[in-house]
Amino acid sequence: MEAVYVIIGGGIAGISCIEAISLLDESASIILISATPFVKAVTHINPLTKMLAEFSVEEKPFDYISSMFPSVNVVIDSAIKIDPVQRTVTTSTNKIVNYQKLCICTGASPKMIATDCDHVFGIRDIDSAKQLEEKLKDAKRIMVVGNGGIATELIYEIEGVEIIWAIKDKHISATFIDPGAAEFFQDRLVQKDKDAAATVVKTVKYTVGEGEGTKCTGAALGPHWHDRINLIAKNNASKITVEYEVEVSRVKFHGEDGENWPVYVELTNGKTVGCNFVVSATGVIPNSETISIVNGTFDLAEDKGIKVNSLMETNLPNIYAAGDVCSASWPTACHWFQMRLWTQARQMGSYAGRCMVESKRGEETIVDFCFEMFTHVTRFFGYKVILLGLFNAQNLDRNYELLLRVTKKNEYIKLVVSDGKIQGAVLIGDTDLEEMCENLILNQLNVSEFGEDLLNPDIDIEDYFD
Ligand SMILES: Cc1cc2nc3c(=O)[nH]c(=O)nc-3n(C[C@H](O)[C@H](O)[C@H](O)COP(=O)(O)OP(=O)(O)OC[C@H]3O[C@@H](n4cnc5c(N)ncnc54)[C@H](O)[C@@H]3O)c2cc1C
Ligand SMILES: NC(=O)C1=CN([C@@H]2O[C@H](COP(=O)(O)OP(=O)(O)OC[C@H]3O[C@@H](n4cnc5c(N)ncnc54)[C@H](OP(=O)(O)O)[C@@H]3O)[C@@H](O)[C@H]2O)C=CC1
Repeated sequence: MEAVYVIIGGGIAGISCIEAISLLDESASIILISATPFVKAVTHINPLTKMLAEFSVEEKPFDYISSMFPSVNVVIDSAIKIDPVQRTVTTSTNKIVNYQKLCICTGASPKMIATDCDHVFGIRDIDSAKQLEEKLKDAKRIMVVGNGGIATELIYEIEGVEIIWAIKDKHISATFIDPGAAEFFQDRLVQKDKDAAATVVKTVKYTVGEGEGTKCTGAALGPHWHDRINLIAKNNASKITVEYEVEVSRVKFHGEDGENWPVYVELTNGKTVGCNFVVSATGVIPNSETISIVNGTFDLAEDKGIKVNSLMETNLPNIYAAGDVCSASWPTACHWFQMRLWTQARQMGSYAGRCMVESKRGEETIVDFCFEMFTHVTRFFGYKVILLGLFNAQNLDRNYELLLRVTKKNEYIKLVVSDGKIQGAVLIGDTDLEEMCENLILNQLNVSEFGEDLLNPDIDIEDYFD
């Protein structure tokens, strides 16, 4: 088999790459090698600003992609070997696929605190989400380890069990938010108040295809993944205890509490907690070493991602990478940095597709505007959360000040200001400030003259910047 463009992986990065290639070169032959018969498609795009968009992710059967783009052939199989000299990919059933340009979009896998225990698991795809649903049915007490996206969502969504939340930091959800925002969310930790939250936030529905039951690791879940599984147990009163500034030192099967929990977790603060199971929500490891390479090796970053330059090229000729599997290794714009998010998987996939086509045509590629500034929109504790630029003052040392506006239970707004210019923003709730903040970060206008009026709700500051 052969094609001009071959893509490995049918997650958001892979499908966005195919869409971009198909739009730029309608007749180009494309082969998608997908380990699962379902692929991810981005739908219902709702632009919030020039750079920020909400969208849905739908799980579609693989033939959807060939029906949308007739020049795409899908091979349902796992790629196991790449030969960059022969320009071939070999699959697990020994199919050999020749390429001119190859893009690796194989995603990432959960990084686990323990790999040899059935009672400790991570969440990545719909199968692992179903496993959580199943185990929750009989659970009385569970532990969630980690302080990022998955932990923050689970703590809010799971009910009817006791949850011990073990985090390394002094405040909750530290991967995304600062201590002030954590304080704002603290009420929701005790009183979930989901009905009130529902009125505050507009939601975009995430749908999961019926019938997915393959043994292969599927694409990563995305926003609203928990809407399709039941996370409400009825075995215990809902209770959340946060163990701050701890790590797991040991997982074992016996405790001294006289009870008979399936698993016991020893924490670095000296406590041992017995529970039904542990969710290891401790980040991801890129799937960069799951395919063997003959006649070459990939340069990997410290986080194990395949290093890519500003054209999404790896160090091996004609091989690109995009999404969770890659690590951006170019001198990035000062307001952008990589986080393994579906927004970035989509942006990187689309851009890699453009880079591949332009390289094939011998055209020059201009780096995509989306890499000028970090943007992310999500939902935590029932609130819309928008993160822009250096939202946590990343790389600013202590050389910055914060402008804050907080209305309890309603909104939390934080602007990061350095040298009189806005460098980043956290917007929680329906603030309608995203456009103004985005413009100010991109334009780097000096806002010193406005001082705290920048966040004065009685002054329509946007008029000044139009
Ligand atoms: C529970 C959960 C919730 C999340 N929520 C959010 C959120 O709210 N917002 C957000 O921005 N991000 C979120 N993310 C992160 C986001 O889902 C990922 O960053 C994004 O989906 C990565 O896309 P990808 O295409 O790079 O990888 P993936 O979606 O992992 O796709 C990789 C694909 O490659 C296939 N594959 C792997 N190896 C091979 C092989 N050898 N041969 C063939 N195929 C192969 C896999 O089967 C898979 O289909 C969440 C992640 C999880 C796990
Ligand atoms: N709404 C959203 O935007 C969501 C996004 N996601 C994305 O999905 C992916 C997986 O989510 P998740 O697993 O939550 O990953 P995240 O990277 O979001 O968070 C991982 C967390 O685990 C901590 N951690 C790492 N190792 C350990 C350890 N050994 N013991 C205790 N804590 C540890 C990290 O701390 P430290 O950083 O200090 O190492 C960090 O707080 C991520 O790419 C995430 O961005 C997931 C769900 C929702």
